[in-house]
Amino acid sequence: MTDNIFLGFDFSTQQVKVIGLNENLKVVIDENIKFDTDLPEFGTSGGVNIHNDKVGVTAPTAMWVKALDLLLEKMKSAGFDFSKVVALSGDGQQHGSVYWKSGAREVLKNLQADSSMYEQLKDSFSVNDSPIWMDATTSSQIQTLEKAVGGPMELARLTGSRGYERFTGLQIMKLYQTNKAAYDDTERISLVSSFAASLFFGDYAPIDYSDGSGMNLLDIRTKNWSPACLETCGTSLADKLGVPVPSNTVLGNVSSYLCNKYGFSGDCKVITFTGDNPSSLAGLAPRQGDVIASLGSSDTVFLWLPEATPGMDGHIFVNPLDQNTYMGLVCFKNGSLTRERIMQQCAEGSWDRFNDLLQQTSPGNDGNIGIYFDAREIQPVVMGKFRFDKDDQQFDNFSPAVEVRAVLESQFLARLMYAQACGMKIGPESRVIATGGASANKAILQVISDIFNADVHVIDVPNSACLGGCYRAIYALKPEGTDFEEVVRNLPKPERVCKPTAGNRSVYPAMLERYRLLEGKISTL
Ligand SMILES: Nc1ncnc2c1ncn2[C@@H]1O[C@H](COP(=O)(O)OP(=O)(O)O)[C@@H](O)[C@H]1O
Ligand SMILES: O=C(CO)[C@@H](O)[C@H](O)COP(=O)(O)O
Repeated sequence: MTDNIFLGFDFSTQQVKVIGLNENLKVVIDENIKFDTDLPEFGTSGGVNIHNDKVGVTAPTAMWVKALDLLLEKMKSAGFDFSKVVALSGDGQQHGSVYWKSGAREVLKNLQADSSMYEQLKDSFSVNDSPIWMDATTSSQIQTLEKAVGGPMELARLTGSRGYERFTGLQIMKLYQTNKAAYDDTERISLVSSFAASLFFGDYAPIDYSDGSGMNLLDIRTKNWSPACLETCGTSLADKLGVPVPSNTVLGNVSSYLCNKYGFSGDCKVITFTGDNPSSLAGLAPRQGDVIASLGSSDTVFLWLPEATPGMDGHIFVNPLDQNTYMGLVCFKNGSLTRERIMQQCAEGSWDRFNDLLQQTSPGNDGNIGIYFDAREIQPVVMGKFRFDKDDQQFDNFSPAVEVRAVLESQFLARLMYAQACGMKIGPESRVIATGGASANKAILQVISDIFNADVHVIDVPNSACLGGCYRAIYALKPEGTDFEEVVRNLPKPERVCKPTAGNRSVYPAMLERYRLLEGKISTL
């Protein structure tokens, strides 16, 4: 046994995190930098800047660079020995885009160890604020792209999703249409994932098939950019995007900058980064039939699919572990941040108090249903707060205890309803595996268990996206043909933390039908 270490980095919405594993898959380092509190000079809230129109959402690109500088410094101060790292990989929040300006590649390739990456790269972007997955400003571009390829269903068949406002191709089209000078001054467009990989590789890293599936640009069957989509979104776009690659591609050695500044070994390999949800799939190593509920800034529900069956709801991405299979995913914008807002307003800023309030009401909430879309939701495309009593009468306010249960019940009824609409089957053998920040809260997981009528499991490290980066780094160095299962075979199995409460089985099927009707009603208000 050697003391080799594998690192997984997660550039998610609210923070940059790292986990390091030794060859026994034991955690040897776990650190993070939170954008709002560790980098207050960028003025973010929840890691992002919401524009005055409430639908434009961006993050300062250079903030992500500075966060990585701080994280590496923090690891160094903790005495971390970078020379033991044999390979690293990671992920980024999906769909966000980075625009490197002409000449940036030379700067990236020639970073000097006597200064930080932030100081050297802060002026390297043709667009300083990256549009991210919460942005909802591209509805006209959706129409243009869907029309160009023969309609929404044809776009879904080709790229795995009909047009969605946050998808990168539409964001690129908007830049092309509204700021052609910046578009023309862009020599490379990265996803957050390939941008993060570039910082380690010291050169432009390619986009991987899995995260590339979240752009409305990649043909998910041929794994090449769709010429029709590229032509519609901008000029010379293939050159600006580079050639997409399999998610387990070994890019090469870590940059000489990182070797000189932090003592990484010159042989340390950088493995292609992917999206945070695909990376979580790798980190949880689910079995056939498992449904994953990721409760980070967004709530997502996803699973491994043997075949691509794109439809009008949800997304199909190429599987990051096996490019011949797929993953199905549905994403909700009003997840943790909406729960957190209600926790602040109703429960004095304490999750324990939030959980106490939850216990003061019963499943079904006496017929009260509250639907909270603080930000314009992805499905349905609605913004606002809607409260109904058992007779479907609308109210302006609920008591704190009713409000707490209402947000959880409506959120997870919606997760179930849309997951089922895009073909996810929850059977008696199904396990829900929960991950992300809110998976630490067992009271929330019990509501999921009751609504999904399935056992809920967790793994002992809530950050499955980072773990996925570590496992993918290990996997990429194995001989070709090795099964991913070999990497994760000896891991402890996810632990069951909740099972459906017997008496609640009759409550939620009826409530789901009422939720469906009320959601339809508010969509037409
Ligand atoms: N005990 C808890 N109960 C409910 N939610 C929690 C709890 N602890 C953290 N969270 C939520 O987790 C979210 C962050 O999750 P995380 O997976 O780290 O996000 P991201 O990866 O998007 O940056 C926070 O916004 C917070 O609301
Ligand atoms: O848009 C999506 C998935 O399609 C989001 O899930 C983002 O990938 C952000 O992830 P988190 O920061 O919430 O993990």
